[in-house]
Amino acid sequence: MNQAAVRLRSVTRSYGKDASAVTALDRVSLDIPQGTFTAVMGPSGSGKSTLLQCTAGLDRPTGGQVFLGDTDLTRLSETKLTLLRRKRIGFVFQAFNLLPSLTAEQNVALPLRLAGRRPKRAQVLEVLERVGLRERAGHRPSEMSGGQQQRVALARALVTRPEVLFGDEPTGALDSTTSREVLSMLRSMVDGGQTVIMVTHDPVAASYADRVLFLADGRVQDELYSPAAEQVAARMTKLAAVPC
Ligand SMILES: Nc1ncnc2c1ncn2[C@@H]1O[C@H](COP(=O)(O)OP(=O)(O)OP(=O)(O)O)[C@@H](O)[C@H]1O
Repeated sequence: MNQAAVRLRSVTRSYGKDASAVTALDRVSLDIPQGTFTAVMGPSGSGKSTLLQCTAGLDRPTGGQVFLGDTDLTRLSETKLTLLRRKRIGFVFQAFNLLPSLTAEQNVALPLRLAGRRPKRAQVLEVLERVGLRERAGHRPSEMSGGQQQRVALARALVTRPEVLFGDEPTGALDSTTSREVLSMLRSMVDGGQTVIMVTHDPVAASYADRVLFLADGRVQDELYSPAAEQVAARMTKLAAVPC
């Protein structure tokens, strides 16, 4: 078994107090090995985004521990957590969040600038090459298709060589052909050693993963390895049928 890229130990996240308290995550423990692709699925409100945010250091659990490699994120100050996110974690979201006035190359270079590094042009172009957009380096987001914009966002997330790449519905705004392009790209990055954790509602997207975690009521209720889209859809139907 590969070393764990991420470990969660009894992670709980609750909001509010007393009668109005909501437990978004309820004592979740799991290991995500390095170089694997994990999809997180579950009905609306099951805790998927909360799991992603707590694992990526964007939110703090109210209980338990989250490890990135050997670093316990729950013990870090806000400043150290921000630095860790910049250096060791990458994100892609449903909305591509590219800056419209910047070219693809400038958008990809941004995380390096934010980390106080002077971006090397060759390094930025090499990442754009990896997502098949080397020749689009000088184009602005408005001059590119949705799929191309998401590939620029992917390049931007990868330019710092993050240990883990997190995706929150990264194909949610794309049509099925373009989704497949982006998912194949993620798959080949994982095959090259990258660790990816992605929230999705789409069984076809989940079928690109090595493992699917099914959340319900803030807990991991089920999982599937090497999933086929039909199996994923069947498990989701079963989960949705369980009364709260
Ligand atoms: N800031 C907050 N304050 C109060 N409750 C919250 C907050 N954020 C999330 N919750 C609650 O926590 C639970 C889990 O929410 P979360 O957004 O993680 O679910 P999700 O599975 O990602 O849902 P969706 O698929 O609809 O995006 C829900 O009951 C939600 O209402």
